[in-house]
Amino acid sequence: MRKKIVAGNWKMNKNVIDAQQLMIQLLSYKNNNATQCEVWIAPPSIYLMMAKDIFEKDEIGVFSQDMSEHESGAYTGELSADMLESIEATGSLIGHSERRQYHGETDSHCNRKIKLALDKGLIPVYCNGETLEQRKAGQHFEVVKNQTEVALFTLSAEEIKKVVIAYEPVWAIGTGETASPEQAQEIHAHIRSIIAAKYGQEVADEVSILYGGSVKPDNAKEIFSQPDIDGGLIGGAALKLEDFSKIIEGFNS
Ligand SMILES: O=C[C@H](O)COP(=O)(O)O
Repeated sequence: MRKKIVAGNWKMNKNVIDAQQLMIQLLSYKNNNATQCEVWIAPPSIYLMMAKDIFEKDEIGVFSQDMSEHESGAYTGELSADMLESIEATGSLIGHSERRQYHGETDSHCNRKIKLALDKGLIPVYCNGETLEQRKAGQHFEVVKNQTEVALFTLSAEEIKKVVIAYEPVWAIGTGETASPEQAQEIHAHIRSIIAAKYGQEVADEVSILYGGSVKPDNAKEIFSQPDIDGGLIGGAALKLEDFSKIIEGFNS
């Protein structure tokens, strides 16, 4: 059965004291509550080692927000799959829309990163989604199909089962504007059908597909109740335990 996941992307927020405090709060929350989903965080890379120390029994999955498409070498400022493996990180976000927007990342880059991550036993969380202009032009199904095919379709069936996809419509990220549960479900089902057409339904049913874009405590439960939505990639609301824990509890019956 595919995994249910709530993942918090901290983006470029928090100094070391605040980051440590939230990690300790999260550990205590996780130890005192029977969560119905896996809980992951993607803190800034400077705090990854600290996260691994605090979550020493892997209570919470630890992800980088990006990783290099190169194995090693003269790539100043980058983080390799090998480095992530060496600190026993759980995986990496790949292709987040902010990486695409500000750093020119494409699905071909994502494809290379995903392959490197899988080769090192890391879970790639591949992010995709259409812009507002593309949605308004009615191109969202086609855009997401192309993204999925370019980034993932060189993988084997065994490999794609290990990938987590995060559908994040760009117009819903940090804007307070959420895709309705029906709009999100429609695209999630579409992504799953694209995977099924190439790899078969059984493989497609193994792939967890998260929704991201202004998920908050008051809309999480309804979003997570959709059949093809397996959890969320949370930005702003992952920065405070009070909000993040309520989102996690969106999986409680
Ligand atoms: O990675 C997380 C997404 O970009 C969503 O961010 P948000 O929850 O602040 O809209």
